[in-house]
Amino acid sequence: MYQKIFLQRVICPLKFLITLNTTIHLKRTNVLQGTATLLPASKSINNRALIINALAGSKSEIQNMSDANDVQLMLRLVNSTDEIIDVEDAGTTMRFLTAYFAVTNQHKVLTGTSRMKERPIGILVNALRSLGADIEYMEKDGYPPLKLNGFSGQKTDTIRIRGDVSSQFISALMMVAPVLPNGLTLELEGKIGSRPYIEMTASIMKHFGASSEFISNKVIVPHQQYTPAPFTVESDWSGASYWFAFTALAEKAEIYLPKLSLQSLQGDSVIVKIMDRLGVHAGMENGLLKLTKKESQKELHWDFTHCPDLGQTVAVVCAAKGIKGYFTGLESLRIKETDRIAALQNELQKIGGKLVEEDTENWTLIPSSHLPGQVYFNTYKDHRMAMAFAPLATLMNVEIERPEVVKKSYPNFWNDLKEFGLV
Ligand SMILES: O=C(O)C1=C[C@@H](OP(=O)(O)O)[C@@H](O)[C@H](O)C1
Ligand SMILES: C=C(OP(=O)(O)O)C(=O)O
Repeated sequence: MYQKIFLQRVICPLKFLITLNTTIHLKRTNVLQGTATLLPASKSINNRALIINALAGSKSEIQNMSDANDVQLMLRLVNSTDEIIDVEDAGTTMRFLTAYFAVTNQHKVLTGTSRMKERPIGILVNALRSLGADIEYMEKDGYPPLKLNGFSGQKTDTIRIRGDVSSQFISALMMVAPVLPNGLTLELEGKIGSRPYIEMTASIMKHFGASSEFISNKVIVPHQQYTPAPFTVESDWSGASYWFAFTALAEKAEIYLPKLSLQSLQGDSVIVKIMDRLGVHAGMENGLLKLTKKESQKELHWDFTHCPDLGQTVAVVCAAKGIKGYFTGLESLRIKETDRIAALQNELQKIGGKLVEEDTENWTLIPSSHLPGQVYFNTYKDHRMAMAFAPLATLMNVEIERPEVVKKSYPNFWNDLKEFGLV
């Protein structure tokens, strides 16, 4: 299957490895029944567990590890003795490893893809510098690649940090805080985005014996020892969101998802509430999450501040289902794997939908009034563009550019689709 979809690596006489781009065709299928057996574990949870495990002496057994590239990178890089650390396009891996290597006094160069070099990291670097890390920008100030030249001892125990650019900076600092001799208090300034990810960090730290307090705008982490503990990673709710979208758009659906809990550490489990309004009923049955269809609303008002990774999934469902959307909290989408606002605007237009930026904080989603029979979607090197537009194959013939992008978080996405007859 993998062979068929991804145009393959060809070794040319000069021994260069060339990867050719290709597309995947999805067969229009409007009745879906089956189980997405290959839904991976959460990359967010997994990457936190790997960093904390490394800080606790790498003695814990982590069960149900994700096969996502972002996690496989973290697994390989966290204990790497190489000087050059290439995180590719993995944001959490970049931000968490920067704090980890800086505070553990490791001399490293951290780099990534061309897009990674456009994703800001200055707020984290400033915080680490004020803590005592020597960090240089190798190309552009505020962005990777970074050169880490060691840690000269803790200089402060309180840092003021903006909360509205990326919560990953806050999580990165929280996880290293227990090993700092004086612990660390973070005073969060301005709006706090992606808050459930900060809470997830605190909760996984707690699992490994490190307490913290998150009161109003302060995160307080005392100096303490992490203790090794077995840990099991739950399935990925962000990945599950695409199955909710398939259900919402199909004519008939009965889809089962494994290893998900409705009481999850993952903020993206809020997809249950959102999709309840867009026509999906979700309930547990024999340990699996079962998705079936129900009536949907005509409009959706939603604030994505705390679940930015669901923005694309929901926008596509609304556009295709004739549901008008009034959205806030999409600002951070501009600095993710691609500018997701621009990417959505381009691709939604192909099915007759529009994402209108009313002002800096408000977006209106104008749904399509007439869906085309066949569409080719571009993916902008963004796994979520590929996965968010795939559910349209319930309504039209879909072709998706560079399907291999899904490997970042859900490498077997197309294999799971095959089980439903879509590939
Ligand atoms: O901490 C995490 O695991 C993540 C936090 C979010 O990023 P921001 O905090 O930058 O919004 C989210 O978009 C990303 O996919 C994973
Ligand atoms: C934004 C994402 O990832 P990251 O920031 O970790 O690259 C994502 O998975 O949607």
